[in-house]
Amino acid sequence: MHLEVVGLSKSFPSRRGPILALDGVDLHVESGEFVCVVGASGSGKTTLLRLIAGLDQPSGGSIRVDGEPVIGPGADRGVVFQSYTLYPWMNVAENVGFGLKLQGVKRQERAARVDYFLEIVGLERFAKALPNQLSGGMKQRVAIARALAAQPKILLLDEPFGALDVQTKETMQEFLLDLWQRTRTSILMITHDVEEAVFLSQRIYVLTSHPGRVKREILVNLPSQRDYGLKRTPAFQDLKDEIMALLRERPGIPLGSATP
Ligand SMILES: Nc1ncnc2c1ncn2[C@@H]1O[C@H](COP(=O)(O)OP(=O)(O)OP(=O)(O)O)[C@@H](O)[C@H]1O
Repeated sequence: MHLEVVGLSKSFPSRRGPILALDGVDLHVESGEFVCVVGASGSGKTTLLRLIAGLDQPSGGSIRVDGEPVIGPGADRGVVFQSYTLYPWMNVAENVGFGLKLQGVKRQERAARVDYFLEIVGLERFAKALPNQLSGGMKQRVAIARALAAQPKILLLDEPFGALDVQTKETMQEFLLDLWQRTRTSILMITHDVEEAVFLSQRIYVLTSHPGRVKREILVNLPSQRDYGLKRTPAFQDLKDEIMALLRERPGIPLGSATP
């Protein structure tokens, strides 16, 4: 799998003229990589993910998965958003299998894949439960199982834990890391949470705001064995501080200089 985004731009019309949300963004994700994009509010993170998911059309530039141009949504990209997008009237197993049904996957194969991916996310005992019987973290695990069940080449995550309380969020981060280590699915995750990005990913793109541009690409050179002890190490804190400083900087105003 190779995701390549080149010179990606997106502007939205508005009464006061076009709003440039993304301006010439270049990024790539290699097979089995976990990559995060961090940026402040308004840096175009959601716009970027929607373009890669094929839910919106770029104003310029290109997006390719294994050399094939992205022209709309496709089974090669699995998407999970912040808000739970489960069908409330379907049980967990039906939610996970729904996309497969649309893809024409036969009943037996569908049932096998649903069981497999529910086990991967640790929810096999909840196959018959309805979404409103689940906690927020469990709903997101169902959404991840549903995305994985279609066997995408890459998983696209847009602030998947943004709506969860701090404790659940930490549990879910460990869950996602464990899932990635077991499955080695390629992941591109959007987040405004710098600590989350440093904890989870191997590479980070830091975006500027208004318009969103790649300000820096950072290699996360931390031990591959990640647990909560890591967050207290100086190396982790230094990297987090470096990225926070980049996010605070405004164009043309170096950090520390007097601001008007
Ligand atoms: N459909 C739209 N119509 C008009 N403007 C839009 C639209 N979607 C996004 N924008 C504008 O594009 C810019 C980037 O928005 P986007 O939601 O992608 O940023 P974000 O980094 O995801 O922000 P947040 O972290 O607050 O969700 C903003 O200025 C926003 O107002």
